[in-house]
Amino acid sequence: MRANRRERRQGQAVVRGNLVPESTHDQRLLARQGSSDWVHMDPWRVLRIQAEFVEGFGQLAELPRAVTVFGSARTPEETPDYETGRKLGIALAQAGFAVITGGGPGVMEAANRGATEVDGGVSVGLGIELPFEQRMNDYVDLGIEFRYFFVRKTMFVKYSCGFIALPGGFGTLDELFESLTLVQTRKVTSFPVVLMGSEFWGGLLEWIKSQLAGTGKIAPQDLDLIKVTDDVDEAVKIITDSELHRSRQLDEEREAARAQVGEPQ
Ligand SMILES: CC(C)=CCNc1ncnc2c1ncn2[C@@H]1O[C@H](COP(=O)(O)O)[C@@H](O)[C@H]1O
Repeated sequence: MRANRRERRQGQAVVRGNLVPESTHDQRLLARQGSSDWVHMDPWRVLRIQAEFVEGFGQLAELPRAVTVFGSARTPEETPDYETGRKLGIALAQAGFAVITGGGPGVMEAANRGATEVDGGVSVGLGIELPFEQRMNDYVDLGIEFRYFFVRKTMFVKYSCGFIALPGGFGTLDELFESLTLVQTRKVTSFPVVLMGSEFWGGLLEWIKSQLAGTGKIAPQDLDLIKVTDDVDEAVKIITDSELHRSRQLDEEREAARAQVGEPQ
């Protein structure tokens, strides 16, 4: 044991010698003036991240069952993809699903717009802080802005029972492959991933088949995780069928558990 070393307990940590700071956390907290650099430090960021989770969970807890629609932020109005997005928003809302998007322009706006065109439709935008000026599209009824992509992604997954991706760029591909990985690794179950636009997605699907499945980077059955369609109603049906399957599965599991334990007296 080295004698005469200064020691300070800091919550769960102990620091000694040169690592003991000149002031305590409380002193720094209560100091009226001083540098604001700490606002940009990791421990503080953790609290901000936590706050984003709390806010997101709180705002979305009472959302009806929902579907997340991904797609390009750059799709102009009056294009076939925008129209598909809008019709998809309408069909999902008519089927009783809230529509969640990234809250931005393009396909996101189209799907939010469709949802607002249905009586009782619920249109949600989970926006992201970007380095350039960007506002939530006008068709979002419940909007939450996130600083962190990963917190926002958690919300997409936690509060929806399926993803539908329209043609898009890096952002859409990122969200698509993240959701496929979650399904493949069974982090989420009975979670359909639907691609709309067979022409747009065709090349990628061919490559996935020949290169990923063909060289054993994914299992052949992983190909079944992706459903492709050009038809809005079919996209919605894939989601509703999976929901039915999920509730039947839950009923069966509950029934089996009840049979094991016996009915309550
Ligand atoms: C015009 C422009 C670039 C606006 C960006 N504004 C955005 N606002 C909200 N979410 C976004 C935005 N850009 C990308 N994303 C996310 O990434 C996806 C679209 O990215 P991309 O355009 O396919 O790559 C969306 O589903 C969305 O979740």
